[in-house]
Amino acid sequence: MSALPAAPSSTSFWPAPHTLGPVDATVEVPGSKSLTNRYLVLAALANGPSRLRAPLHSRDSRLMVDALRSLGAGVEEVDGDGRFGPDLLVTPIPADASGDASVDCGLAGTVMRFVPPLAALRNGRTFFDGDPHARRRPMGTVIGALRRLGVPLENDDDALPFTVEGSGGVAGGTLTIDASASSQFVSALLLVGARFSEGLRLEHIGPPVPSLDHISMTVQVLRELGVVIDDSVPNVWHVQPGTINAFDVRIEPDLSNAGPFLAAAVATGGTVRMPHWPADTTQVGAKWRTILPRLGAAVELTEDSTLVVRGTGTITGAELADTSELAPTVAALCALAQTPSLLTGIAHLRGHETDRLAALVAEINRLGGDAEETSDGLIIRPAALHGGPFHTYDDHRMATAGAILGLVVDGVGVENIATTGKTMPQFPELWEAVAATAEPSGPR
Ligand SMILES: O=C(O)C1=C[C@@H](OP(=O)(O)O)[C@@H](O)[C@H](O)C1
Ligand SMILES: C=C(OP(=O)(O)O)C(=O)O
Repeated sequence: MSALPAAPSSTSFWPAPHTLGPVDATVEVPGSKSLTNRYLVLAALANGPSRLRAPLHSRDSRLMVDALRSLGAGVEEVDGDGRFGPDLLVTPIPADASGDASVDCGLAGTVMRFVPPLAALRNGRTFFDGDPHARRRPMGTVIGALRRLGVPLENDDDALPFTVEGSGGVAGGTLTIDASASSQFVSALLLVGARFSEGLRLEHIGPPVPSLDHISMTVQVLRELGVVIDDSVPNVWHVQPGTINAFDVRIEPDLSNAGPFLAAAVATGGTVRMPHWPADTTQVGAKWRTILPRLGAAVELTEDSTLVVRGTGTITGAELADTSELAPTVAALCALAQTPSLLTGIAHLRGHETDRLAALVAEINRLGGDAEETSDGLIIRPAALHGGPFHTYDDHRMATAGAILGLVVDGVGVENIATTGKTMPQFPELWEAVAATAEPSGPR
């Protein structure tokens, strides 16, 4: 899992807006992908209809909605007060759901990892496939786990495509897995564990599990819905069998997708305000409050829950561990920094939408940068950047990283900006609006 795809799927390049001065903007971003797709799964398993307010509407959430519909859940759009689309009313998968089904996972890790265990609870065969690169993302742990739980599965090579042969229920019990390639392997099993007749005692054995914040999110959401889960022993999760309560929940804004906008303040020495910032959240994007000051910015959470980021005009490099899905945004800022940076604990990014470590090195260096892969991350040294094409490999976070560089480097063309539709279809228009607030003259 290291080579970049030979030929990018699109050759259209978006001229990244370039600013000559500091931005000064207030930005709202759509709902969290990770929360939306967790609540969708849990609504499909709950004991009655549920409502998601201000959910994400993007390719990944649409793929999840379509997957749950094909398994028998009802998902209806209803008017709500969210700025970015309707609310969702979900009726759970009926207990007697049966028949053959087919699920398109696209490139969504949450769909390809979270939905197969749900399919195992139904009576029928469910076929899973996805985008070409989805077939290269790690899947073996979920496939192996289902097999060891007694669920027959047609598959040759521990990857998409595969067929889950559900027989109407899973006993559960004790299971050991290696989740070092993705935290989603743990989340996938925890999300359904309460619906196994014996519950689930899940243990991870192997190199450290990455993206631990996402597992904390899973545990917190399950507890909110009445599931009893013990995570007091590191690497062990014990889910009691029981009911998942129906709910009515408001989805927090996506703090990972907030990142590029906050980075715009840092990159241009400007100010970005983000309202409705949750003070208490399990989203990994909570870490922006500590990461951005390490890179030289001033960050403040106001009493009215607005996160205000002020760039100083100087970006300092930093050593940062476990930045998970924030890493491409962090790497873009490090490429603009005046001192070197070391990013660690992100080896598993090689199995993300693309091999992100290879992609970041290739594209930063293509613009004249000085980035290098390590065994578990990146070293990025100061270098004068120039314009040019920025390939994105169908990876939304590569696209937003290219946009950040283009703000301060003239002539950056970001390939296939529409790939941001995976989690934020509004990205190009929101980004252009932020860039337009920059003062057109004056030194940065
Ligand atoms: O559970 C989730 O919602 C996610 C978990 C993380 O996956 P990995 O553990 O594979 O990094 C993260 O990177 C991904 O964007 C979303
Ligand atoms: C890794 C990511 O996505 P996925 O949910 O497809 O794993 C991501 O959004 O950065």
